[in-house]
Amino acid sequence: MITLHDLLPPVLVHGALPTENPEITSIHMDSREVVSGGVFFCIEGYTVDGHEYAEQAVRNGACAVIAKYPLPLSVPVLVVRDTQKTMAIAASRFYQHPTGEMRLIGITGTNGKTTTSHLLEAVLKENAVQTGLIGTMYTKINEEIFETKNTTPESVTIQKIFRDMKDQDVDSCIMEVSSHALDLGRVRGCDFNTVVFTNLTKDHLDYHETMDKYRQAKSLLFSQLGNSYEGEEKTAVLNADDSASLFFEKVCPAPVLTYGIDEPADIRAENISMTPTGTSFTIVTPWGEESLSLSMAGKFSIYNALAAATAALSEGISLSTIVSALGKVKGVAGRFELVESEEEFAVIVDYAHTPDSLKNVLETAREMAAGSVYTVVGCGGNRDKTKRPEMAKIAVTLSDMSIFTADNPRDENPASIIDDMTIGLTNTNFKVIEDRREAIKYAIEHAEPGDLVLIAGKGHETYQIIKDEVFSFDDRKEAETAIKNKTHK
Ligand SMILES: CC(=O)N[C@H]1[C@@H](OP(=O)(O)OP(=O)(O)OC[C@H]2O[C@@H](n3ccc(=O)[nH]c3=O)[C@H](O)[C@@H]2O)O[C@H](CO)[C@@H](O)[C@@H]1O[C@H](C)C(=O)N[C@@H](C)C(=O)N[C@H](CCC(=O)O)C(=O)O
Ligand SMILES: Nc1ncnc2c1ncn2[C@@H]1O[C@H](COP(=O)(O)OP(=O)(O)OP(=O)(O)O)[C@@H](O)[C@H]1O
Repeated sequence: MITLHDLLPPVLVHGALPTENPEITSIHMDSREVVSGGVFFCIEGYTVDGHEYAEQAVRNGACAVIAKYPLPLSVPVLVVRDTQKTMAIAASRFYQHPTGEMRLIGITGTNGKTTTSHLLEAVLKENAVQTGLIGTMYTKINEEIFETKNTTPESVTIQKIFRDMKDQDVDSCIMEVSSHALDLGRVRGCDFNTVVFTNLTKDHLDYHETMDKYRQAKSLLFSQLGNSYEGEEKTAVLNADDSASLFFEKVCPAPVLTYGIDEPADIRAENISMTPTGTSFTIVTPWGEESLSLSMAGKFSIYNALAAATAALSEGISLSTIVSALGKVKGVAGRFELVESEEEFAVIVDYAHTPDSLKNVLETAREMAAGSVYTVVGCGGNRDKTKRPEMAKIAVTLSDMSIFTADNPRDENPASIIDDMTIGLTNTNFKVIEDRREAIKYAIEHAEPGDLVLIAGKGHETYQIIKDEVFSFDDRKEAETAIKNKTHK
């Protein structure tokens, strides 16, 4: 049982606490979901201001409201400086600080979060650890999967998920932590044990505006590692080959373990050999070394494996268990996923939707293909526009033929998104086919033995967002149909 007075540290509340001290039955940030006995937090959003819905929340049964300024309501109003960040602390208190009862591993970075999370999950499971996962693809409690709206959901949602995980005996939760979540304070109140950084490259500048601010947001995961309970082991896992790590190390009060290939690092990959279908290397650590074979191609897969291995080592797992588990992973859905076919050309579906990830994936695709590389790619609407020409330039430089198409255009016209991509492009090895189904069909129809078709951008997603509507669309199924209907000359 928790009461209003217990929900917030008094130091966060402006003025004296109200004399009323009702029992709290739930906490909410959406007035439409408030039920009797709930507390409503007014959040100033990007579309509307939650303060305008406080009356509705009270009509629905809110017993108190947390706001940035006094409101004339019939229930107590507690005024705080930042409602969203305060809500995260209140959510942790309401659910009785579940992350204090489990191991919490946070993974941040522009690319590789989902892949690294799944690799780490496989290692923990190999060691008989009961795991939970929160990320872009889904939330997973042991083997059960739930859909969530954001990569890192709002604090009221994640704290409830943590409590559910604890109730289902989860020992360790692996959570992808987006820069938006860090900036908006969604993960305040989370007691991280290990935090991992993959890499920092250009993305999300529609939100963060500059790379400095983007990096600053990411750094919050590392500075937050200081909010620990005494005696608990905490570690930051940093990529020695990415210069942003130096910045994170400076702000991180906990010990650091580094991994890398090019620069000196605590955990290193040496004797690397790469084939079109996988990689093998020696993993060298302060606790010994072992050979590791991965069924995942590309240098970026080695980085993800090193990040997962280093996090697992910091969680106390032995190197032999790590190597055995990673060796068994066949891949992650929509991440360099080969579409099954009897054809003599390869079709790969990949989630690459940033310039850096597209470059990495195309470099790997080039190594795999004996013949030409076809790339089907678009850029999302209502999102970072600065990456559009960069993505197109990378596609035409590293592919023999690029087909520019729609990728979740949202409110924008696909044709003008493609115009932004192709502006100033002097290469002529591209075609514009707005309809994504037709674009996939075109690439597969033209592919010959030895060629490779890369369908980039959507990976595991099974939808296309056009205006406000979400249509069912799965690159993998579209590719299978196009392969079936291909005319052989
Ligand atoms: C920029 C951003 O983070 N937006 C999030 C935000 O939406 P918003 O600011 O537009 O909210 P709003 O509609 O203005 O509402 C403000 C407040 O009024 C409340 N309200 C609203 C209407 C009403 O009738 N009653 C009411 O109480 C809302 O519940 C909310 O508390 O609050 C919503 C509710 O929690 C989030 O779902 C939404 O994420 C949107 C979907 C989003 O796209 N976010 C992206 C930018 C994001 O967070 N991405 C990252 C990383 C992704 C990646 O790495 O690729 C992520 O972690 O997902
Ligand atoms: N370590 C890496 N470095 C660069 N690119 C990578 C790396 N790992 C994966 N990629 C590429 O980025 C794509 C997205 O990978 P993944 O889903 O693991 O990243 P993410 O950080 O979870 O992405 P998002 O934040 O958009 O959900 C992959 O499909 C692949 O093309």
